Amino acid sequence: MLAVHFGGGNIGRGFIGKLLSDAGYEVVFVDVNDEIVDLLNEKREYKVVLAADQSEETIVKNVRAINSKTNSDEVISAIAKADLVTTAVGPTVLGIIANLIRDGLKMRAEAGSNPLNIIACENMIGGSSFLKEKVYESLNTDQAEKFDQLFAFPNAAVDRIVPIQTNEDKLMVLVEPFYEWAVDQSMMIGEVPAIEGVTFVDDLSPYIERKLFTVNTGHAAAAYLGYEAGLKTIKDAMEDDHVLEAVRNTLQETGAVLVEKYGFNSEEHQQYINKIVGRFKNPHINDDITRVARGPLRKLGRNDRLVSPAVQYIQYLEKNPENLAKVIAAALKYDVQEDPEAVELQEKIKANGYEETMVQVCGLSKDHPLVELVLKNLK
Ligand SMILES: NC(=O)c1ccc[n+]([C@@H]2O[C@H](COP(=O)([O-])OP(=O)(O)OC[C@H]3O[C@@H](n4cnc5c(N)ncnc54)[C@H](O)[C@@H]3O)[C@@H](O)[C@H]2O)c1
Ligand SMILES: O=P(O)(O)OC[C@@H](O)[C@@H](O)[C@H](O)[C@H](O)CO
Repeated sequence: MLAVHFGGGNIGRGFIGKLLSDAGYEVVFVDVNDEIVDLLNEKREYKVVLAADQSEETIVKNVRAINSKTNSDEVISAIAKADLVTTAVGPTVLGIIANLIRDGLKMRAEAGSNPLNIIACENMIGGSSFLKEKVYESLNTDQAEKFDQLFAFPNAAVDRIVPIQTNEDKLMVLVEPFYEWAVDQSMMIGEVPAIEGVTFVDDLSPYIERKLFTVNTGHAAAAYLGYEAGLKTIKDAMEDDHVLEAVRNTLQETGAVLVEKYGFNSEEHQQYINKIVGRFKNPHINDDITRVARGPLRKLGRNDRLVSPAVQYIQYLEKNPENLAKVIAAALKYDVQEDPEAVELQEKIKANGYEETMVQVCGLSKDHPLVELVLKNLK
């Protein structure tokens, strides 16, 4: 069995690649990072180490890599032969890899190969559906119909904290012990593959929203408020009483939306929150605030972890999400020169002010109550 995985980075090697290799797949990583591609082809294996009191080390075998900058033909043929295609490249890169995936699928369709699932494992709602849109953009109606018969893009939610790696062994990945990978099986084609550690569900919405609006909202709150407080890591942020309390308060707001919308049991949801706060405190993980806060334009988007739950809080609870508004205000002030989205955000604010920037970046109308609520925190 062959799995082609786009993105041999932290989550690609530390989570998706590991689970696929453990399930018996040969994993071919497609990446643009010369060093990682060359090392994977030289070693054909890498270490995954658990960040825990009793650190456990496993070797992921049966892996290789293709550099898509120089060997796009090889990527296309690999997709044509694959049993599964997955991605973990970041939402903004999905549009860039779409044409390569399209060409691989075209070759596969011409050869009359088996159906194929393509799963985007990114932190976004509807990641695979978005990738599908990008893949289909340049197809004519006949090609699109043929693709519909042969290929599916099931949405997924992935959860495992994998910080930026600073190990001497460049392929090794230090990961937290916890993981969750849920895939929408109602969107799949062909046989559902047996991959230990993957939960196949009939409706992904509760899973992805619970994950994004708890793990990622909480993480973003710790990162943006931690940055505002001059802190360096998520662990530092969790050790700051003021930030910790704000993270917990923010998760009470997203929790209220999730309980109301999906009927989760409130006590169980509180336990889920507590577990996540415990994960943020993991003393064996050194996770820089700049990684968790990266890409503020994306994170401030209408359907992402801050604005979406805030809008839904107003809709479902008919109250003001005071804590989410504080985090959105802190995100709007995130100003890190090494982060191109932060630079662009600050340029927009300088040119157009906070209100207009919120309209453009957060997709809110000027008279949306959230705009005024956030502005109150920016005075
Ligand atoms: N790290 C985590 O804790 C975590 C957890 C869950 C989900 N995610 C999601 O997984 C995705 C990847 O995150 P990450 O932390 O692994 O990032 P990362 O930067 O470590 O990995 C991304 C990889 O994609 C590669 N890449 C970039 N452009 C490419 C292209 N055009 N073609 C092929 N490869 C390309 C990069 O070289 C890199 O190796 C993101 O959507 C993120 O939100 C991350
Ligand atoms: O990857 P991002 O930039 O969408 O979000 C940063 C972190 O919150 C994220 O990577 C988490 O570590 C991860 O989602 C945990 O499952």
